[in-house]
Amino acid sequence: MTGRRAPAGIRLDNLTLTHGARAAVHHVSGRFAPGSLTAVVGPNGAGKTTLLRALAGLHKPQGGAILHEGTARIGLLPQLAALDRAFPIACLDVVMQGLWPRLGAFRAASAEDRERARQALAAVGLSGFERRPVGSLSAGQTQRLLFARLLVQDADILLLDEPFNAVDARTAADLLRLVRDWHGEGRTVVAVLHDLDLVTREFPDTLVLARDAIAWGPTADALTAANRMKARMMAEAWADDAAACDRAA
Ligand SMILES: Nc1ncnc2c1ncn2[C@@H]1O[C@H](COP(=O)(O)OP(=O)(O)OP(=O)(O)O)[C@@H](O)[C@H]1O
Repeated sequence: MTGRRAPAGIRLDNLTLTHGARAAVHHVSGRFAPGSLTAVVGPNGAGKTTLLRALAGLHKPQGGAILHEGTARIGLLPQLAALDRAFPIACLDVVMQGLWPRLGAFRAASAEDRERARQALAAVGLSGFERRPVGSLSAGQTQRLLFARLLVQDADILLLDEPFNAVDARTAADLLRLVRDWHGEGRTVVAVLHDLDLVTREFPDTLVLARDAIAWGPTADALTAANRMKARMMAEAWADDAAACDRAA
C-alpha cells in the first residue's frame, strides 16, 4: 500500500438496516473515528455482516444515515464463504479485481498494475500462486488471497468480516500483522470478530452489537461480561419475524 493520506471516519446516525420487514441493525448511533481500530462483536444474527455491507455502500439504510467524514476509499473483505471458489479464475486475476474501482470498466490493466498485484500476493506469502486456480487453494490460502486483493485497493477504511475465520494460527498471525500495519498507517479498520481474547489483546475499540448497540467505546469498557450477557439476552428477545422496531418484551 502507498503512504498515508488524511484519515477518514464514519458516523452512524440512528441507523436502521432491514432485510424485508426484519430489522438487522436497529437505531444505532456512534462513530468510527479516523484511524481507529474497532472490533464488532455480537451473537449470531446480531447484524454484524449487514452493518459492514452497509458501511461499504452495499446495503441501503432503511432509516437514519451513514455519514462519511472526508473522502474515503473503502475496501471490504467479505466472509470467506462469500467467494465462489468453483469459479475458474486465477489468483492474480482475483487480486486484480481490487484495482477495478480505479481502472474503471474499460481501461485495460497495465504491466505496472499487474506488478502491483504480484507484489500484493508476495506480501501475503503467495508468491508463485499467480496462475493457480482459486479453487485449488486451502481456506487459509484463500483468505491470504482476499487480503492481497484488499491490499491493492489501498483503502482508507478497511472493513473485515471475520478475517481470521477458518485459518490456522500462522496465517492468522500473518494477517493480523497486516491489520496492525494498516492501523499504524492511520487507516480506519473495522473488523467483525468472534475471538474475544483476540479483541481484548489487539483492538482498542469495540462495538457490541445485538441489532441495537449494547456498548461502543474502549474495549475494556465495552466488552464486559455484563454487556456480553446483555447482547445475548437481546438477541434471544428478538422474535425472528419481528417487524422493524418491534422487540419482544
Ligand atoms: N439476505 C438476507 N435476507 C433476509 N434476512 C437476512 C439476510 N441476511 C441476513 N439476514 C437476517 O438479518 C439478521 C442479521 O444477519 P447478519 O448476517 O447481519 O448477522 P451477523 O451478526 O453477521 O451473524 P453471524 O455472526 O451469524 O454471521 C439475521 O436475522 C439474518 O437472518
